Order: sequence, then structure tokens, then C-alpha cells
Amino acid sequence: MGFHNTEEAIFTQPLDVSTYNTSLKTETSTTITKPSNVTSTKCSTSSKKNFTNGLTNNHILRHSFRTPDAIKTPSNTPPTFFKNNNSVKVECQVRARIPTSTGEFFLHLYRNNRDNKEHLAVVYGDNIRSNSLDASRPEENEMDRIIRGAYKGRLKPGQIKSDISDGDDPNISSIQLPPPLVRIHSECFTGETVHSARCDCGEQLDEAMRLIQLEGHGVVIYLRQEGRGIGLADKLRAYNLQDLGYDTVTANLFLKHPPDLRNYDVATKILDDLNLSTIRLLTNNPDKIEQIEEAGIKVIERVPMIPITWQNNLDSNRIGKEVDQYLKVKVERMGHLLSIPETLLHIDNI
Ligand SMILES: Nc1nc2c(ncn2[C@@H]2O[C@H](COP(=O)(O)OP(=O)(O)OP(=O)(O)O)[C@@H](O)[C@H]2O)c(=O)[nH]1
Repeated sequence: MGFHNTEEAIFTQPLDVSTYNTSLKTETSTTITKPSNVTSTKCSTSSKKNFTNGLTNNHILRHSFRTPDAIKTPSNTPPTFFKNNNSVKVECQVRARIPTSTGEFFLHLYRNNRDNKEHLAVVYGDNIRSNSLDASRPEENEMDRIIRGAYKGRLKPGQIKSDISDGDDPNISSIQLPPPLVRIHSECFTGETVHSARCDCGEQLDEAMRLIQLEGHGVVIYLRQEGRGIGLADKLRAYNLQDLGYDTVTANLFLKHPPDLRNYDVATKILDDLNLSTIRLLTNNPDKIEQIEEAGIKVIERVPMIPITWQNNLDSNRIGKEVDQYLKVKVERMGHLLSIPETLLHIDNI
């Protein structure tokens, strides 16, 4: 039966990474003050080597994963517009204040010329502003500006001017703050809305907002790249394959997708629009760092996102062994920069 042939083909296909071993860039390191309340790792910039965990980083996977011929299709080739982000343009359409349990954020909704998705920036701190939002638009009046969120400070009932602040320091942008914490987060309906225990996505989003609020400024860029870019329908198909025993990487391959189909061009353009050229990135994903840096953003520090149940090698309060297996596969097959707790080293990768 075709199913078993494909399974066999996937599992017997060796991952050849040897040719990529010598192309690692020379490391350059920058040290900045460790922020309070945030557990950070070493600071570095432009270093594949530094962000790489052995030979299995996600970049290598993206470029060298040998999909068996039996399941190779044109969908494995990234569209040409993914190769160059110069043509990507973003504009903040509207912004609004969102009080949350972790503080008051401003949600920025972006449109772009690449897709019809509503990518978002969840901004904390009055010093971070969107150029495209603040720019004046033809024939708009003050009320138009207020309604689309291009105002300073906080709105009050009856306010008719967009540039009147309610006592906030108008010079706040000149105050010296460390480079902001940034989380570039991909949509996960199952993890964030249904609180699925198959992944740690919901926890990562909550933790990122908490850390950013503690720091005083920062951004979560929320990209509509569900299922590492394959969409919700195929992610659910992948879950069914995972229930049959395939891991998260192999399930993607089975569905004729690369392990990770994501692209961060829109994210880097949003960072540009928010005047954030030097950032501290909350991630364990070396491929994400590499793509952001290739686009000209300086990642001065990687701040790890350690799953709560993996902190201090905790053995209790696990939300389930499925998330442990999922995370372990991300470390072992996608090169994520996390230490697997000793207690999990023996478990099977499903
Ligand atoms: N295809 C697929 N996508 C998944 C699966 N589980 C979660 N996702 C998606 O993976 C994305 C999150 O990717 P992660 O690898 O957890 O995180 P990351 O953003 O790459 O890396 P970090 O920055 O370290 O968190 C979201 O779009 C989820 O919908 C899965 O089993 N299969």
C-alpha cells in the first residue's frame, strides 16, 4: 500500500548535512546588559554558528531536506517572491488600545502587498510608533486619524484632536531604553484558542507578552502563518498522521510540505515600520534569527523561550507527554536551541 511505502521512504532517507558544515559565518558577539526579570543566553549577532545546535538547524533542514521522490511536488519549491523581500510593502491600517491581564498593549493591524492576511503587531510602550500609521493621508481630518488610531497618548471621551496627549511625556521616544524584546510569533489556532496540549504555542504567546510588559517596551509580531505556513487544514491532517506515529517533521513531509514553510519578510518590514532595527529576539529557532538578520535586522540577543515544564528539569505538572515529544522533535530534528530534560531523553519521538 502506498501509505507504507511512503512511510518507509521517509524514514530510510538519510539527512545529508555534511555540505553545510563549512559554510558557517564567523561569529561576532555583542554584549548588552542583561535585562531584569528575563532569563537570557549569550548575546550574539550575525552568527549561524552561534545560533546553531550541531548540524541540525532549521535552515539546514529548509535547504537540504531530501524529500523522497515519491512525494516530491512543485509545492516543495518556495514561490520566487519568497526569495527577495525588497518588493514587500506593509502599511499599518489601524491601531487600537487593548487592555490585557498583562498590561495595556496597542494592537496594530497591517496590510501588505504579498497576501490578504491581517498580520498584527502587539506593541507595548509609547516609544514604539508606526511610521505608516502616523503619516498623514490625503483628505483625512482629525476624526479620521483618531478612528484609525493615529493619535498620541490616550483618547478621552469628546476628544477632537489626534495629537493631544493626556499628560504622557511627549519626549518619551528620546528616553534611552535597551533594544526592545521582540517575539515573532506564528498563528496557532489550536494552541492559542483551543489550548491544545500538543504544542507550547499558547504558552509562548502569553510568556512573550508578560516578558515584554516587564521590560517596559517591546512587540509581538503575530504572523498569520498557521501550522508553520501549511495552513490549519493541513496542520490538522498532520495531527492525524502524528496520531499514527509520525513526528511533526515527517507528517509535514508526508503532506508534501517542507518541515517549515514560513517566511519572515512581512515581519521584518513591520519591524522597519516600527523603527526597530536592533532587537532582542524571543526564540529558540535558529532559522528565524537567520532570516531576520538576512533581512537587515540586527538581533543583538537571543532570549530563549524555555517551556514551563522544561524549566529546572521539572518532572511534575507536565501538561502532557505529547508536548514533550513535540518539543523534543523540534530540538532533535529542527535544531531548536533548547536543552532536553534528562528525564525525557529516553522517550520515543512521536
Ligand atoms: N505543521 C505543523 N505546525 C505546527 C505543529 N504544531 C505547531 N505548529 C505551528 O508551528 C508554529 C509555531 O512554531 P514553533 O516552531 O513552535 O515556534 P517557532 O516560532 O518556530 O520557534 P520559537 O520562536 O522558538 O517559538 C505555529 O504556526 C503553529 O501553528 C505541528 O505539529 N505541525
